Parts: sequence; C-alpha cells; structure tokens
Amino acid sequence: MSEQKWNVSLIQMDVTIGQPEKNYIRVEQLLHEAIQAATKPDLIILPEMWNTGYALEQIHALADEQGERTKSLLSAFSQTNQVNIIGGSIAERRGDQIYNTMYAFDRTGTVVAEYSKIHLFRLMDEEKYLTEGDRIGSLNIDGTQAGMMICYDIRFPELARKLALSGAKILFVPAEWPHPRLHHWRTLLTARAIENQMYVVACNRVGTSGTTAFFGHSMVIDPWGEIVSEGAEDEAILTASIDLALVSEVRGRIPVFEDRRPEHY
Ligand SMILES: NC(=O)CCC(=O)C(=O)O
Repeated sequence: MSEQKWNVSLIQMDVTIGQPEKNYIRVEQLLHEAIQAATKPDLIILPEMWNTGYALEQIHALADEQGERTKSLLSAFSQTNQVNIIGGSIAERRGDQIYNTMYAFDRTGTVVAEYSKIHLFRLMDEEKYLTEGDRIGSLNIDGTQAGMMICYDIRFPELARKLALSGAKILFVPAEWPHPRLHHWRTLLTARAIENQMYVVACNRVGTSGTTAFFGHSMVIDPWGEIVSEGAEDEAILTASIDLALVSEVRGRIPVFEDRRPEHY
C-alpha cells in the first residue's frame, strides 16, 4: 500500500454464543471473503469477543488458552495473504484469569501488539468474570502509529487522548455494542475522532444473544468527524479507503494539540 492510503475491511459478523468451533470456522470463511474482494484490503478488523460471545458463565472452559488458537489462525492468514489484521478481541485464558484481549498482526503474521480491555462493562457483567488489562494498546502498522480500544473503552476520552498523544493517527475499536444505544455509539466514536483528529475504525457485531440485539453499524470516521462508511444491521463486510495524510491536514487546520493547556486541567 502507499504509505498514506489504506483499504480497510471491517468484518461485521454474527457471533454464536458459547460455540467457539462455529465462530472460528465463520471467521475463517469471512476472512477469505474479505481478501477475495475486488479491492484487496491492506487491513482487516474483527469485532469484540468473537470466539465465545458473552457466554460468561462458561467462559473459563471456552476461553482460548493464551490466545494460541486465535494467534495461530490469524497469523497464518495474515502471512499467507500479506495483510494486516486487527483481530477483534477474544476471551483469553491466562492462568486462572480470563481477559478480553485484542491481538494485531502485521503482513508477516507477526503479533505486533496485544491489548486487554481496561474498562470492564458492568451492564454485561464483565467485571464478575473477567480481569481488566493494565496497559494501553499502542501499535505501529506499516509505519503508522495507531491505538487499540475495546467497546466500552470509548466512553473514556482520556484513554483515546493518551493514545493520540503517543502518536496514534488511527484508533481501532472492536465492539459488541447493543440496542438501544446506537446514538451513544455513533456520538462517542465521532467525538473521539474529532477531538483527537484521527481516524476511527470501529467494528461491531450483529445478531442476538438472549434478549440482547447487537446493531452492527460498524463505521470508519475520518479525522474531521465525517463518517466515511457505515454498516447496516446485517452480517456484512464493510470496506473503506482511508487517507492518512488527512490527519496532518486536519491537525494543521485546527491546531488542537498545540493549543492544549494541560497545566490548567
Ligand atoms: N461490550 C461492551 O463493552 C458494551 C459497551 C456498551 O454497550 C456501552 O453502552 O458502553
């Protein structure tokens, strides 16, 4: 890819709760569909907790031990197809603890970053079953600095700002965000893009889990806050082209980072 222009594919998939076997097969099928599209993606992103869904009562038995199965699948795919992958997040077992963990792979299949969700979402009982991460998720993809946040994390602007201050020009957000909070989803993602003058690439799942309905509406938002591409509520692969030169242009147009006065707040 050119240094500045990327084609991204967002795999807005349904997740079968508590059935990793089905979900690993489905992810592999969708990855193949994404790579065979007319415009080859430079980067593919998956949604949150795609291996198990929120099967929290069985999560200890279902979680991927140290993410080994996930890493093996996604690493082989990224290497074979020379594509960067932001692997959504999965339920990961590490010792006695379960984490909601994201892995990023470069075009050689190397894991270049991992991040475990810091803010656990009480409305979905995450804090009862999962352990929170203790470090932020920064990465470098094809020479561009980026950041990773997971779903509920987008309600915490401090985290996005910290990633932006560490050089991120693009923020990746896998999610399992349900109705009736579409307005929050769109507004918070747009705010993170505008205030940090960076791209936001957010991939949400679709489908239902018990009485909870996930609405999709995955989206790519540019550093000016315009929605470049937005999904509907069905399973789909969303594509968008992003131009990273726009980040510097917008930062030049309104010099927010130069005008910050952190000594007063
Ligand atoms: N999986 C999540 O973190 C959901 C977050 C959410 O729905 C919210 O409103 O925040």
